[in-house]
Amino acid sequence: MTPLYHDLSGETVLVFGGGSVGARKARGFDEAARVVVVSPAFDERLLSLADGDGDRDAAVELVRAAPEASDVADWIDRLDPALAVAATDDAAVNAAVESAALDGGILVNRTDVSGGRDPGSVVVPATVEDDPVTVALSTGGTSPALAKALRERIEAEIEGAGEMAALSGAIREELKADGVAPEKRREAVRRVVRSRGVWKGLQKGRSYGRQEADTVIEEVLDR
Ligand SMILES: C[C@@]1(CC(=O)O)C2=NC(=C\c3[nH]c(c(CCC(=O)O)c3CC(=O)O)Cc3[nH]c(c(CC(=O)O)c3CCC(=O)O)/C=C3\N/C(=C\2)[C@@H](CCC(=O)O)[C@]3(C)CC(=O)O)/[C@H]1CCC(=O)O
Ligand SMILES: NC(=O)c1ccc[n+]([C@@H]2O[C@H](COP(=O)([O-])OP(=O)(O)OC[C@H]3O[C@@H](n4cnc5c(N)ncnc54)[C@H](O)[C@@H]3O)[C@@H](O)[C@H]2O)c1
Repeated sequence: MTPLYHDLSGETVLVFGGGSVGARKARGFDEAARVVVVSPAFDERLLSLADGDGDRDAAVELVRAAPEASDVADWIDRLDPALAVAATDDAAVNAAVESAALDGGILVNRTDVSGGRDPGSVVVPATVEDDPVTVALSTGGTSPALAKALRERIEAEIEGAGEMAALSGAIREELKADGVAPEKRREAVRRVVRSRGVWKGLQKGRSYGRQEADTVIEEVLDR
C-alpha cells in the first residue's frame, strides 16, 4: 500500500452508517472537512459531535435515513463528496457505496473489509498529529489493533515536532533570503532538526529553541 496525504478542506466526507465505526470516522474527518452521516440510528458520540461538542466549530451533520443498496448512488450524486465511507453493518449497502463511489470517480473507505483494494478504495490510517506534522500508520489492513498501539507509542515520540517544523521552516526561509549557499543551508537545517539542544530549548519556549538553533547555525556557517 502507498500512503498519500489529502487536503480535504472545503470538501464533503459522506459516511454511511452511524454506529461506533461511523462515529470514529466522523470524528477523524470533521476538523478537515464537512462531514455528513446518513443512518437510521446514531451512536451517542455522533449526537454530541452534531451538537458542536464544546469548542470545535465544525459540527457533523446527521441525516436520518436508511438507504437501500440501489439508492446509494443517488445519495452520492446529491451530496457530491470527495470521500465516501462505508460503515454500515449491511455488507450489501457497503458494497454499493464502494461501487457507486468508484463509478463516480470519488475515493471510498470500506470499513468492513481488509486486504487488497481497487485503486480509489483507500484505507484510513491511524494518525498522530502535532500540527503541521502528521504521521500516518497502517498495517496494510492486517492488524488495526497494532496500528492503534504503535500510534500511541509514536504520540510520545513526536512531541514538539510541530514547534520544530515551524522553527526549522522559518530558518530555512531566512537562510534562503540571506543568500546562504544551498550546501551550507541544508547542512544548517539538518543539524538544527537533529540537535538535542534545540529540541530541549523548544520545550522551554520558542525563543529558547531559537537561541539554541542560532548557535548551531553559526557553527555551520563559520566553518
Ligand atoms: C487505524 C484505524 C483508523 C480508523 O478507523 O479511523 C483503523 N482501525 C482502527 C481501530 C480498530 N479497528 C478494529 C479494532 C478491533 C481490533 C481488531 O479487530 O483488530 C480496532 C482497535 C480498537 O478499536 O482498539 C476492527 C477492525 N478494523 C477493520 C476491520 C474489518 C476487517 O478487518 O475486515 C475490523 C474488524 C471488524 C470485526 O470483524 O469485528 C478494518 C480496518 N480498520 C482500519 C483502520 C483499516 C486498516 C488500518 C491498517 O492498515 O492498520 C481497515 C482495513 C479499513 C478502514 O477502516 O479504513 C483505527 C485505529 C485508530 C486509532 O489510532 O486509535
Ligand atoms: N474499520 C474498523 O475499524 C471496524 C471496526 C469494527 C467493526 N468494523 C466493521 O464495520 C461495520 C460497522 O461496525 P459498527 O461497530 O459501527 O456497527 P454498528 O452496528 O454499531 O453500526 C452500524 C450502523 O449502520 C447503520 N445502518 C444500517 N443500515 C444502514 C443503511 N442502509 N444505511 C445507512 N446506515 C445503516 C445502523 O443504524 C448503525 O448505526 C461492521 O460491518 C463491522 O464489520 C470495522
